[in-house]
Amino acid sequence: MSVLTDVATTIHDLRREVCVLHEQLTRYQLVVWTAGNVSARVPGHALMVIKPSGVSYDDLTPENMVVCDLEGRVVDGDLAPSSDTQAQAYVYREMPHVGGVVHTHSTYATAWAARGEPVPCVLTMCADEFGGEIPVGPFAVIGDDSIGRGIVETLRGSRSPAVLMRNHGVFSVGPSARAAVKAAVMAEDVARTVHVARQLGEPLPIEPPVVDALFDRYQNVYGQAPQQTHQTQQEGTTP
Ligand SMILES: O=C(CO)[C@@H](O)[C@@H](O)COP(=O)(O)O
Repeated sequence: MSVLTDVATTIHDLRREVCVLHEQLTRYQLVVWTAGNVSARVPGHALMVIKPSGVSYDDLTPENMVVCDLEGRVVDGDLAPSSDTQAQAYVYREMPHVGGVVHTHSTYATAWAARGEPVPCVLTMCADEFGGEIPVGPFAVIGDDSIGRGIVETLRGSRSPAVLMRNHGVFSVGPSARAAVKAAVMAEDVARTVHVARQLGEPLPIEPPVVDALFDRYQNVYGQAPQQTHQTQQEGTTP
């Protein structure tokens, strides 16, 4: 298979994957109207596949996904790419292990972002998926790579695959677009549960060594196969 045929096949498959993954954002009620997006890196190429801006999730198709280079320029597609293309392209440029990025304004996680408060690690599921608190990134205005810079600066110092961008919403990453969607789903669930707990009293912390053990088990033992995750990819370690 020629390189051109190979990348064409990869892009065809990613168009379908990215399109279908948007159904998870509505399924788990992480978005309203068109206020969220999913992208995937084209492995081995300075390219990404991302949702078209402002298009209803019901109208998304593999064919209307937009292919951009990692400067955010459209390479293939008839529609304008997501508003977050620059931000996500920056993440792909600066974090080579990231294969997928998701953005939502999911209610509970965004409420923590509005307060600029990280979600504390007081649940085993938070330790499992985030390896500690869900951190807050700086306030940044959409349109250039400011948001991307804030995402990278924050995630580089954390095991978390999700960041709460202050006054804005959730950005999550993963070795694949599906993993990034999972992180967004889990971030909202943890944010909601901790919010509820705090209405009834002060949640109890989990000791750091226990957080480490829970994170290691979940990332390397849970499920059916060792997982390449945001953390293991950052460390270049393999389970
Ligand atoms: O957060 C924002 C705007 O503040 C955008 O990411 C959101 O509305 C989704 O925009 P797109 O439809 O992906 O361009």
